[in-house]
Amino acid sequence: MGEAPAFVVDDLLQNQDGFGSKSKGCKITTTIGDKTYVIGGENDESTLSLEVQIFDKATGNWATPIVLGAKPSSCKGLSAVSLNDDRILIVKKGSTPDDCIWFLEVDTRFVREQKKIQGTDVVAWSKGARGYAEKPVVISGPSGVGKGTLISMLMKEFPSMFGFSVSHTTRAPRCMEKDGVHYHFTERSVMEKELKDGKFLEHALVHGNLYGTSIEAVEVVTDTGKRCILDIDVQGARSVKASSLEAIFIFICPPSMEELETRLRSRGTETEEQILKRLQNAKKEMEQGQSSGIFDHILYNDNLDECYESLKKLLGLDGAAAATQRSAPQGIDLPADHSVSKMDNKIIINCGTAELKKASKNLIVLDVSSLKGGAPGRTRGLDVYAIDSFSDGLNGINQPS
Ligand SMILES: Nc1ncnc2c1ncn2[C@@H]1O[C@H](COP(=O)(O)OP(=O)(O)OP(=O)(O)O)[C@@H](O)[C@H]1O
Ligand SMILES: Nc1nc2c(ncn2[C@@H]2O[C@H](COP(=O)(O)O)[C@@H](O)[C@H]2O)c(=O)[nH]1
Repeated sequence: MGEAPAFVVDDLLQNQDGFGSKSKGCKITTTIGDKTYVIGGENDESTLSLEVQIFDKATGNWATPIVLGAKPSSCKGLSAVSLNDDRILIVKKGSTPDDCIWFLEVDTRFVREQKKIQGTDVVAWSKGARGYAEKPVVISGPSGVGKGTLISMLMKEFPSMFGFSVSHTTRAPRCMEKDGVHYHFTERSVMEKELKDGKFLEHALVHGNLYGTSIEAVEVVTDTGKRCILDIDVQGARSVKASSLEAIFIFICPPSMEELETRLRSRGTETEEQILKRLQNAKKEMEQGQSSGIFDHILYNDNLDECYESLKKLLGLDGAAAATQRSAPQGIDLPADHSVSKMDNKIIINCGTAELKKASKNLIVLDVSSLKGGAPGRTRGLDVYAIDSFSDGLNGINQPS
């Protein structure tokens, strides 16, 4: 049980607005059921990130929950609106366009699962992002089959379309490999701590080393508007399949085990012992890849160019669409001074200054009816448009301009 913060609960509960929220400086409270969530820093921007405490009206106790996900940095002020009683939408005042909308999940599926695992109160942060992302592509297959070669070809031909999810690994770098480009090379103890902190989407022990995809590795690619490619083993693919990340799963097979061995040996990056271990593991991976039901597509990498053409075809890259340039989704430009209200699935941000009130399009509407994803990654699918409350009236809220 934690101590009551200086921001006294009675005061909070008496002064809540119609959305169950009340703010004071950089702190805001939102009540859902019996629980009041106190979110924010002590004073303005003096703290590094927004903290969370929970007051349970039924027991009269304060709790400091386990907070998962990257936390939003502190800010000048906050607004909050509860959505579906399972998450709280937070609008940060005076923040940059890519950092102003956050979600604190308090009872989503992910949070409920984590509460069971941790046996205590858990909440999870997820940053809001405009628009949708194309499904990430998970590519698996035995070591030496040519995954990396195919991915390099794709990234070279379509640099603005694809981005690589840079995994973490505890294995030593090969001579041409660069930290942060091919992998984030890391100490086992450091990676184990980060795993415990919930920073990874998936991880597995592969050929004797730890490998893992951090949540950030996928989200930073998607934030740029690119489609994320993951090169991970079958165990990792299984974990991603069970996660909230909707992806396309592709398994690459060699033409034969003999050819696989030839490729691994001719690559010349592994010791004899490692080659034997990788070949041994390849048998298991081939079985699982072909019969586990994880994979949407199986490709045979016999002739490299033919396999690459098949890969492009199944990713829809064999026609005019392939030429489409992607651009990063825009952020949301909010004035520092605003108030927030809610109407059905729409959050109305009233750009409150007298000057802005006079300007056209003085209301910003966040449509939250089609949100996707969420903790431990971003919450995507925010639709944002501006309307003029004077000429469009509230009817304009239902008609994006
Ligand atoms: N179709 C092919 N025919 C012949 N050689 C190939 C073919 N595809 C890839 N190779 C070669 O096989 C070797 C292994 O390929 P690559 O490194 O891409 O495998 P990988 O699946 O990424 O392996 P790992 O999982 O160990 O990272 C490389 O030397 C590559 O040039
Ligand atoms: N489960 C995960 N597997 C991963 C990840 N990154 C790479 N891998 C797989 O490991 C083997 C070996 O890779 P190598 O670079 O040492 O040859 C290969 O099958 C990769 O697909 C990861 O983040 N998670």
